[in-house]
Amino acid sequence: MSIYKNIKYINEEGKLHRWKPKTGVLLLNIGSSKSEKDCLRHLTCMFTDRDLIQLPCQSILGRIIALAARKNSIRKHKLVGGFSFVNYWTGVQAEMLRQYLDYHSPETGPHAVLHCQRYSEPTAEDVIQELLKLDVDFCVVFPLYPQYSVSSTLSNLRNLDRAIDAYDSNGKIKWSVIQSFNSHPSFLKLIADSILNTLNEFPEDERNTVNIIFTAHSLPLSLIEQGDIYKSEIEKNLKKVKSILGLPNNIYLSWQSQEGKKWIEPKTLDVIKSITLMEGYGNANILVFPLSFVSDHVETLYDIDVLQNNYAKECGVKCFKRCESFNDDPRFIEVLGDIFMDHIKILNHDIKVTNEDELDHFLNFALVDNNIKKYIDGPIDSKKKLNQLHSNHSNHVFYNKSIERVQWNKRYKLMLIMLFLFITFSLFLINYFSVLY
Ligand SMILES: C=CC1=C(C)c2cc3[nH]c(cc4nc(cc5[nH]c(cc1n2)c(C)c5CCC(=O)O)C(CCC(=O)O)=C4C)c(C)c3C=C
Ligand SMILES: [Fe+2]
Repeated sequence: MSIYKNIKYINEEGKLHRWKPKTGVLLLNIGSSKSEKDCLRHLTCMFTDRDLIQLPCQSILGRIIALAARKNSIRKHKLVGGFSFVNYWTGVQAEMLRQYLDYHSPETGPHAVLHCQRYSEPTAEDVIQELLKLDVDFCVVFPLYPQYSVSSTLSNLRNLDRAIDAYDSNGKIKWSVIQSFNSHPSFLKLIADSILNTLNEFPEDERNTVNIIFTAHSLPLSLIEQGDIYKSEIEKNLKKVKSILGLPNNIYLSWQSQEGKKWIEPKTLDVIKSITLMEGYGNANILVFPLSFVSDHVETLYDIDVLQNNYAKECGVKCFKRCESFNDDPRFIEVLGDIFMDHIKILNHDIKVTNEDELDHFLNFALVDNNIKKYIDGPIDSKKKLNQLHSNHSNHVFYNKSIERVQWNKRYKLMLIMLFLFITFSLFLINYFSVLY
């Protein structure tokens, strides 16, 4: 399938015309709350989303947890100077990417580059209507989560799928999905450059001994046990960056923002502490790189710049620095452009992948597809992708069906317990009243 080979046709007046599809690019992200007032709505959306977290009696408990978390969230946002960070930066990135692609990829242009936020605005519904208004025929979905997770990428994709069903049930727009991009060579190089730049801010004679911490958003262990590939994508991402860097420094992987007890560890705060215990008060230098984010928001501006930074000072870290988020860095926009263009090349069969090593370069960000439904059961297995790249028909078997099954097993168990309690209570009442009368 070569979607951008111009189709020629002769119109009613006998003139030769060329037709090519109008291309859309849809950046997906989590979305921040827009104001103090919006915080509760935002947190409620999050805690009632079963793809993000699974709670018993979710619609009730989720709302209670959101209510409890509201005050702290407002406090954090006020401390970092405002709201809407994710929405703002994704909007900027979308506009910059549009300009970049229109210039560097005229054969797929002009491009409509929009963004849609999972728990905020613009919503998936807004965006589908906008894409239809713009007459987009083909749209590349580009989740701005470098590593795939059910709780982030899949939650966004399922949300988008529901909006497509509601507003484009005739399937005017054809879709293609960039599953994740942590293994893309341009992205890996950008991370390595960013680390080297920040490392250069340390005194020359101390650079080799700076401790480098890669911090990623943590996830409930239960999701990993059910098959979420997020942790392994983070580890793979880090391994590749490490090999590009080839530095003698101590490198750590740690996890931040645990929302519960059984989440991936070690916690970033604990790693900071243990480094200072090893190196002694006043001796350790630390450089932090946020691995799972591509722009600033409370996770970087509060959790790293305030919480981790203050804790590092308390523990006696000599110098604590964070690599700047990519935000509107033109080099990051170039990386997004590269990923998009490689995706199109694969789609047009301009890149031939012959072995698994090569495949690894293209893994996850360039799946030949035109239907978002194929993704809503979970990530598509890389081995299947290799076959898929060499065949024109797409018969996908889904990797993560099991996640759905485990979720349903849990639901059935809960329903059975409630049924049992209901029957026991009814029997007790019947018995009680039959004794009375
Ligand atoms: C409740 C469970 C959560 C899971 C699972 C989770 C996974 C996850 N999150 C991100 C990225 C971000 N999360 C952000 C904020 C945030 N995350 C949770 C909960 C879970 N995240 C909450 C309750 C909050 C809100 C915090 C607050 O407002 O106080 C953000 C920042 C958004 C912002 O408002 O600025 C990001 C980004 C990833 C990548 C991920 C799984 C891989
Ligand atoms: Fe989160």
